[in-house]
Parts: sequence; structure tokens; C-alpha cells
Amino acid sequence: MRHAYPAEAIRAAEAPALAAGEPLMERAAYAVAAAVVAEARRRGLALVGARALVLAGGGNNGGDGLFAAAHLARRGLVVTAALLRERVHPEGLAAARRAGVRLLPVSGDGAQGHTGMPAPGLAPVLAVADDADIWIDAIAGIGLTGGLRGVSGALVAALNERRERSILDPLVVAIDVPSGLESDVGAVPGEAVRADVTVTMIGLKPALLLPPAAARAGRVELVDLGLAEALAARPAPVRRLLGVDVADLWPVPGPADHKYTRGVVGLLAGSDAYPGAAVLASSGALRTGCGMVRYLGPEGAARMVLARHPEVVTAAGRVQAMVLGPGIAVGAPVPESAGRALVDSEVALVVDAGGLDWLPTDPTALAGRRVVLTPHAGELARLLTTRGGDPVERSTIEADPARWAQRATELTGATVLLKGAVTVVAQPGGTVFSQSDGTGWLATAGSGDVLAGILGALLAGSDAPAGELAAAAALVHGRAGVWAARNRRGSEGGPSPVGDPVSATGRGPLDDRDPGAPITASDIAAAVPEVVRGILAH
Ligand SMILES: NC(=O)C1=CN([C@@H]2O[C@H](COP(=O)(O)OP(=O)(O)OC[C@H]3O[C@@H](n4cnc5c(N)ncnc54)[C@H](O)[C@@H]3O)[C@@H](O)[C@H]2O)[C@@H](O)CC1
Ligand SMILES: Nc1ncnc2c1ncn2[C@@H]1O[C@H](COP(=O)(O)OP(=O)(O)O)[C@@H](O)[C@H]1O
Ligand SMILES: [K+]
Repeated sequence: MRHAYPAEAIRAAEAPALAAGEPLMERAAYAVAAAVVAEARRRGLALVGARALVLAGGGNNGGDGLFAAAHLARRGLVVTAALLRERVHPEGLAAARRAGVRLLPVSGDGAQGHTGMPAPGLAPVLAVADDADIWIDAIAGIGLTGGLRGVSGALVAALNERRERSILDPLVVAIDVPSGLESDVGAVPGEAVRADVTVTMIGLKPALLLPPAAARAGRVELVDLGLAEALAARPAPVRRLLGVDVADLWPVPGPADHKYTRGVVGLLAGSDAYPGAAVLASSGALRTGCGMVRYLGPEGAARMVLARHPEVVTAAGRVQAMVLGPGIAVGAPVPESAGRALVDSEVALVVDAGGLDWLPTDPTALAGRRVVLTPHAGELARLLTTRGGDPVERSTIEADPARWAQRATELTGATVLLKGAVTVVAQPGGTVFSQSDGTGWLATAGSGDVLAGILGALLAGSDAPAGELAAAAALVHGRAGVWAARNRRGSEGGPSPVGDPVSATGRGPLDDRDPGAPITASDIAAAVPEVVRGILAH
């Protein structure tokens, strides 16, 4: 499990070490320099003579950057430090000066530079940036509040624009968090650095896991500075499940199990207009493994489900979990079986698409129950607008998914799995999970129906908390998409068992050189057993 901590917890964890005189900044700077060297080597960059620009702000983040600048200068890099405040970390500045780092005071507003010389504005630092192989972002870390202001904001805007226009392709390494992000949240308040690598200190920060901020961080390297234990005692409000965590909560059947103890999933999915959702949700549930799938939707869709999956039962009966709504249009009346499941506190629920309208209006009605809503941003916008009173746009949700998912838990009393490139799971009063396991190939019609089936099977087969199971379902669904995109071999009928020697965890990363193949929602479901096996065999 990855844990992310708010700035307050990081500061509390480091305080005793700082009071005891532990050289935390020296350790941090050394780790940054080492990460820069390693990444430069990976890119085939000759270190001696390589040009690095350090953007140094006025706080301790800038101090980390100035000490790192000194390390790099001593290794033969040609280092310039742009000083973005009149006063920067004095010891860091002295170390940089001693090591031969070129110091470039920067000011956009004609203020005096720290050397007493008039600060020359942005043009000189941009000229250095244009020539540099490496940019190191040490403008601000956990101390930033609000969007980047003043010269720092203008500089980052100018640098981003240059990179966007592909004039430049420097290696960009951010210290602690890409500057411009507020480390506790996923929203991006304004201009922010786009890093290839972020070297973060002591513990992960929520901004490094949550969308959309996390996309600015690139690859994240955690350097605990020896404080992992001090931090572990504090609550981590944002988390990410890993394969091993999913293995721990996966319901593996034992010798005493029979189909009813393994769990029965009821499906109220699919309609005459969208019958395929019934098939895909069934496929998701069956491939995840459960004792039985009961399909309870309309007859036409039931025939299609049985044609594809003769193992599905269409008779009514007891279920441990019920999937309500995939492939059911907004405004459809509540079917009787759905109405019963909504008031039966013994039944766990997955509520998707048209089913979201069937929820009770009183958020306390679902208290103590395992209920997971699985909207995408558009569906969540609708739900928040009808429930909350004020209109909420899809784009507003996409700018801060975790916040709005949490808002939806307050309004409904349910756990909310908000789908997207990064899927977030919010629970009433609880931890937020952020799962980034998939690929853009998953954005295909019916993909969400498969996810609903996977989650239904997990809720039916396990007593684990709904939030964890929802995060696990997102992980398995994401990896199944990756596995399918990696192993697709053209023929119909799902991924071929013979393919690349990709790990069965489905984790072989897709990249620019091998972006994978297009997949269908059926392919995703078909890949689930391989992914589960890989996770369990770990
Ligand atoms: N205390 C220590 O010895 C350690 C500190 N560490 C580093 O120190 C950082 C925290 O240091 P600080 O608390 O000094 O804070 P930061 O250095 O993160 O941020 C404060 C700086 O940002 C500027 N700033 C704040 N809001 C701004 C805005 N909206 N626009 C433009 N500038 C803004 C401030 O004027 C100040 O210069 C961590 O992120 C980490 O990088 C690590 O080296 C670990 C050890
Ligand atoms: N860019 C992306 N990268 C990774 N996963 C994605 C991306 N876009 C969508 N997904 C995933 O694909 C699925 C789409 O589900 P949904 O929007 O409900 O589609 P549908 O209603 O057609 O089934 C979700 O699980 C979502 O997280
Ligand atoms: K930074």
C-alpha cells in the first residue's frame, strides 16, 4: 500500500529530528543529486559538462535545491542557480557559491536581487533554461499556499510554454512536489511545473497520488530521510492499493466453500436499449470468480446473457451483492427487485448509471451498509447537481475528482468510486483511494459495465470494507486492460494465451515504443483471470 500524508503530518514527523540536529536537508539534497545523476545516465547524458539550471525559491525547498546544486557542480556539471527571492536559504547559498555554482538573481518586478545588483528579470534565466540539459525545480514544496505568485508564477508559465511548443526537452526533476501544486490536494491551483521525476522527502504527499495534480509529478521517488517510522504512526488520508494488498483481501475459495458461501451476485443491468451491458457485467462478475451470477433484468437481455454465459441463473433468489444500473437509462422506473435490494441491509450494492437515480434521498438510509456508487465524471455531475442543489459541471469534477467524490459520499452516505484515467474511491469519513493501474485503451463502451461486475463479485465474496474492495476492483480492471492491450492478437475470442512473455500481473508497462493494441470491453473481462492469478501468485 502506498500512503500519502498531509504537510502537517510531514512537519510533525520531521520536527523531533530537526530539533535533534539531524542533517535532513543534507540527506535530501544528496538524494536529489543522486536521482538527477541516475536519470541523466539513463538518458545517455554525459555528466561532465552537462548544463543544469536550479530554480531556487526562498524556503527550505530552495535550500534543498541549492545544496543539490553544489553536489552536482562538484561532479562536473555546469550549474546555474536562479534565485527567485531576495533572500534564499543562506547555508544553501553559501554551499552553492563555494562549489562554483553560477548565481543568477531573478526578479520580474525590478526589485533588488540579493547581491545588491538590480535583478534582471526573466530573460536571462530563460536563456539559461533554453541551453540547459536539466532543470531542477526547487521553487517551493509543502510550504506553498495558493497558486504560484509573482516572478515564480511567470517563470513557470514561460518554461511550460516553451516545453509545450516542444522547443525544449530537458530532464525536469522536481524536489518534494512540482512547484505550483498544493501538496495536500489533487487540484492544480494555477501554473505548475511538469516534472519527469519527482524526488519526494519523508513521505508521499496527496498531490503525488491524486488526479489531476499527480500527472505533473512524472515518476515519483520517495526518500524517507530515516523518518518512515515516525510518519507511519500518523493517519494517511490518501492511499493506493498495490497488487500485494489485493492478494491479501482476495476471496480465494477453501475446501469448506460451496457456491453459496463464495457469494451470489445479482445483476439488474441491461435494458432493451442497452442489452450488451447485461452480458458485460455478467462477464466481469463471472471472470472475477463468484459462486453464482443471478441475472434479474429483462427477458431479451437475459437471452443474450445465457447465449454467452450458460452458467448464469435467471431465477430470483438470495444474493449477497447486487449490481444495479449498468445499461439502464436515466429516468427508468425502479424495478421491484432493485427496490427490495435497496432496503435489505444484508445486501451489498454496486450502483451505476441509471441506478444512481434510485438511491434514497436520505443519506442516513444507507448508514452501515456496503454500498458503492460507480459514476464517471458526467454521471457524478448529474448526481451532485440533483442532490446538492447547485449545478456542478463535469469539468469542475475533473479539476478535483477526490474533492467531489467526497462531496458525493456526504450527500448519499455511500462509498463513491469515480471512474477516470485515475480512479478515486471516497468513503464516508474515510480514506480516499487513488488507483492508477490502467491505460487509455480502457476508455471504450462497456468497460464500466465490466468494472461493475468485478466489484459486485468482490462484494459478494468478501466481507472487507467496501472502499478497499472498490479500489481492488479498479486495480484488477485497470490491469486487465493493460494485459489485454499487451497481449491482443487479432483473433476474436479474447486475448490469446500465447503472447509476449508479459508478467501475468498485467503490469508490463505500455509505452511510446509499444503502446499496445485496441481492446474491447469483452477483452477486459476475458483478461481478469490472468490478472488475478498473477496477483495471487505474487
Ligand atoms: N526543514 C527541513 O530541514 C527540511 C525541509 N525540507 C524541504 O523543505 C520544504 C518545506 O520548506 P518550507 O516550509 O520552507 O516551504 P517551501 O520552501 O516549500 O515553500 C516556501 C517558499 O515558497 C514561497 N511561496 C509560498 N507560497 C507561494 C506562492 N503562492 N507563490 C510563490 N511563492 C510562494 C515562500 O515565500 C517561500 O519562499 C519541503 O517541501 C522540503 O523540500 C526537506 O529538505 C526535509 C528537511
Ligand atoms: N484514459 C483512461 N485511462 C485509463 N482508464 C480509463 C481512461 N478513461 C476511462 N478509463 C476507465 O474506463 C472505464 C470507462 O467506464 P465508463 O465511463 O462507465 O464507460 P461505459 O459506460 O461505456 O462502460 C472506467 O473504468 C474508467 O476508469
Ligand atoms: K519543488
